[in-house]
Amino acid sequence: MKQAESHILVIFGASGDLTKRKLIPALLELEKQNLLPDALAVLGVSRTNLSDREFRQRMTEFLGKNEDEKLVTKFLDRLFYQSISTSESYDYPVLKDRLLTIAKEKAIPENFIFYLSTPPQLYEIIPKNLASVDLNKSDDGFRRLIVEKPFGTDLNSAKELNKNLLNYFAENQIYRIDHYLGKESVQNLLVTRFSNGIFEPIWNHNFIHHVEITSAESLGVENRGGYYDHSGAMRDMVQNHLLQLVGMVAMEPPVVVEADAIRNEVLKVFQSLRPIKEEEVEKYVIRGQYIESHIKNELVKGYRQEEGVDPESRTETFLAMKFFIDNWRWAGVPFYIRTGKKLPTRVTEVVIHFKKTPHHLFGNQYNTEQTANQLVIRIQPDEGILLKFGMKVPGAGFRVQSVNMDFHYEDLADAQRLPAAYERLLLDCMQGDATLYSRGDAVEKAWEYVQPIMNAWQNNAEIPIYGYPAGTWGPDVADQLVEDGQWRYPCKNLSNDGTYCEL
Ligand SMILES: NC(=O)C1=CN([C@@H]2O[C@H](COP(=O)(O)OP(=O)(O)OC[C@H]3O[C@@H](n4cnc5c(N)ncnc54)[C@H](OP(=O)(O)O)[C@@H]3O)[C@@H](O)[C@H]2O)C=CC1
Ligand SMILES: O=C1O[C@H](COP(=O)(O)O)[C@@H](O)[C@H](O)[C@H]1O
Repeated sequence: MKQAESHILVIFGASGDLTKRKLIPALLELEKQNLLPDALAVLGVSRTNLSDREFRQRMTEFLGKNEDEKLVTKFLDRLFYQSISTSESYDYPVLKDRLLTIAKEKAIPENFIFYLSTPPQLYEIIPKNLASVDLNKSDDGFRRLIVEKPFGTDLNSAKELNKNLLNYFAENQIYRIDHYLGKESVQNLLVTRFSNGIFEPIWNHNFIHHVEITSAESLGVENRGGYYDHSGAMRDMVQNHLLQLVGMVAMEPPVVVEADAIRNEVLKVFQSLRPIKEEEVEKYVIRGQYIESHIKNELVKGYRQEEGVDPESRTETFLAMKFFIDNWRWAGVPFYIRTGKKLPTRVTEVVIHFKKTPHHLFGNQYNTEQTANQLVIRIQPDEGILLKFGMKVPGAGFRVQSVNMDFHYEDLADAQRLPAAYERLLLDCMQGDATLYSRGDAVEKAWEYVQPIMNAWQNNAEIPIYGYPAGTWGPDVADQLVEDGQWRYPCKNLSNDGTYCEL
C-alpha cells in the first residue's frame, strides 16, 4: 500500500455540518490507526470568525468521549483555521500566505489537498479563486481537489461544473466523492466477483435471472427538507450511489486494480444502459412519497408536513425502477433498483437471483417448491454475504427447502472494525489513489441516463406519484415492476427500534 504523503489538507466549509460530523472524526480515526503522515496539517476555512484555538475547541465536541487524551492532543495540534470570504478572490492571497506559513513552520512540503465542503454554488468559484493565486498547480508538490456531491443537479449543470473544474484543475487532480464507493462492503463486491472461481463464470445472462438492489432508509428527511425537496430520491441516491453500485455489479474485469482501469469499466456499463424514453417512464419507474401514518402507535408526519418541504410537493421520497444493460454479458437480464426514506428499516443490499434448474426433478413426484439460488450481498448494516440454496428436507422422499449459507463480517476471527467510508476515501486521496472516486465522464453519463426520467416527471403531470404510509416498503405498485414475484423483503429479525434487520 502506498503511504499517505505529507501535505496540508484545506477544508473549505470548515464551520459546517459535514466537517464536524464526518471529516474530523474520520481524520482522528486515521490518526488512531497511525495512518497519517507526521508532517500533516489541516487548515479549516470558512467565513465565520474563529481562532485556531476556537476551531480546535469546536472540533473537540465531535470527537468520541473516551478517546486517548494524548492522541487527541496530537491530533488537535494539527488543526488550524483561517477565516476568509470564500467567494471573493481578494482573500486568496491571505489564504496562500497562511498555507505557506504553516508549511514552513511545520516543515511540511508544499503539497495541498483542497476539500470543497461548502454549498455547491461555490464549487466553481473556489477553484477559480485558487487558480488566481496559482494554488491549482505546482512543479514541486501536488495539488488535489476533493469535490463533495452533488455534482450538478441535472445533465447540463453537471457538464457545466465539469467544464469549469477542468478550467483550473486537470481530471487527475479532481477527486469526486461518492461515499458509497468508500464502503468496505462495496469494495468487497469486486473481490467477491473477481477472486472467486465459482462466481465469475456464472455472472452473466446464462445463469442470472435478474438483479435487485435495495437501499432503504428508516429515517425521513430529518432537518434537510429544504435541500431534499429540490433533490428527491433520483438525484439524492440513484444518479450517484445506486448507479455506482450497478457499475460494480455489472462491470467487466478491469485489466489491473487501478483507478482508470476500474473507472473505464464502470463507464462502459453506464454507456450500455438501455435508455428509458420519456414515454416509457410510467412503465419502468415508480415514484412515491411517504404520507402520515402510525409506526408502533406513534403518529409519524408525512413528507409534505416536514419542515422546509412544499405542502404540495411532488418530490419523490421513494423510487423503484427496472432497466436493462445492453451488452454481451447482461443481454435480457432485468435489473431492479429501489430506494426510499421512511421505509421499515435501514438496509442496503444487492441480490443476484440465479435462474432455476432447467427441469424440476423433484417437483412432480414430491409436490415440492422449486428453489432458485440467490446471492445476497449485504452492504449495510450487518455486512456480509448469504447464499440461498435448496436442501433436502430430512426424512422420507425428496422434498426441497431453501436454506442459507451465511457469512457476516463481524464473525471474522480477527474481526477488525470496518473503516468508515470517509476514512478510506480521505486516505486514498492522500495517497493519490482515485480508484474509489467518480470520474467526470461517468458522472455525466449517469446524468444522461436519468435525465429523460426527470424530464418526463417535469413535463407530464399525469405520471402518478404514489403515497405510501411511512414505515412501509413503498407503494404496492412497485411490486408490479418485478415480473415473477416480488422484491426481496430483507429482514429476518427487526431490532426493537426498527432500525436494524438481520441478514
Ligand atoms: N452534511 C452531510 O452529511 C453531507 C453533505 N454533503 C455536501 O457537502 C457540502 C457541505 O455540506 P454541509 O456541511 O452539510 O453544509 P453546511 O451548510 O453545514 O456548511 C456549509 C459550509 O460552507 C461555508 N460557506 C462558505 N461560503 C458560504 C456561502 N457563500 N454560503 C453558505 N455557506 C458558505 C459555511 O460556513 P461560513 O458560513 O462560516 O462560511 C459552512 O461552513 C454540501 O455541498 C453538501 O451537499 C454531501 C454529503 C453528505
Ligand atoms: O448521500 C446520501 O446518502 C445518505 C445515505 O447514506 P448511507 O451511507 O447512510 O446509506 C442519504 O441519507 C442522504 O439522503 C444522501 O444525501
